[in-house]
Amino acid sequence: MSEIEKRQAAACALEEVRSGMRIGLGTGSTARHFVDLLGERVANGFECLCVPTSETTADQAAALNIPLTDLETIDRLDITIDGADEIGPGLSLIKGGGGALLREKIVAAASDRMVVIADSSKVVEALGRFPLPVEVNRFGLGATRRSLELVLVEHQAQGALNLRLNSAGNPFVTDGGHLILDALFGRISAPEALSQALLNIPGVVQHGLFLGLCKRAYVASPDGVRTLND
Ligand SMILES: O=C[C@H](O)[C@H](O)[C@H](O)COP(=O)(O)O
Repeated sequence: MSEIEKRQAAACALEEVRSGMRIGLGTGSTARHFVDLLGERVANGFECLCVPTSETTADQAAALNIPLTDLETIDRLDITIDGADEIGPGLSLIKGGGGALLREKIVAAASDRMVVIADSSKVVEALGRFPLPVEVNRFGLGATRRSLELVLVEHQAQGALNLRLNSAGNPFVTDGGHLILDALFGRISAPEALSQALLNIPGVVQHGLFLGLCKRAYVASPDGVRTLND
């Protein structure tokens, strides 16, 4: 997972943005490169208005003088550029390794087009090797966890359900003030059904399966950048 490859993918995505566009800014180490490159353009007079998908990205973009707004002030975006933890068939995705999945999904869904940037290690034949992040309300954690465990059994999960911890060993808290349970499936054979089953649990705020949202992915490898289209 070289930083050079991530930057190359980010540079390809930068070619998609035009002056005057409203742009969703993703979160993570790959999206960070895109924000850096956009910042260079803004410093040279490029005009855009951006919505960040996390406090971390907001801080980075603000430091680069990228004009920011939110989805209360505007309700649609032209494009969102974001990273992914896995890219599966039909550009289905797992996201949320950095805990930003809720805002990322809201921003992607409010965008005319979502473009993913990644290195080739993220491309998989079937989603599920990366633990699926499930953002849950703190209230009722035990009950929500129990319901989630039943869904894991129904969907033949090969691994466990783990409360995400931060580096200090305390529960990781998202920008929205929620917790994350990471569910290791191994192989997700029915993503749509799994998505619905997860969303049917009252304590689930959102999950990291992004289905039908991504239109294009720029995937970088030592051989160059491949374009995958939906
Ligand atoms: O919550 C984090 C996001 O979904 C990231 O876009 C995802 O985890 C990929 O991050 P990275 O580019 O650092 O691998």
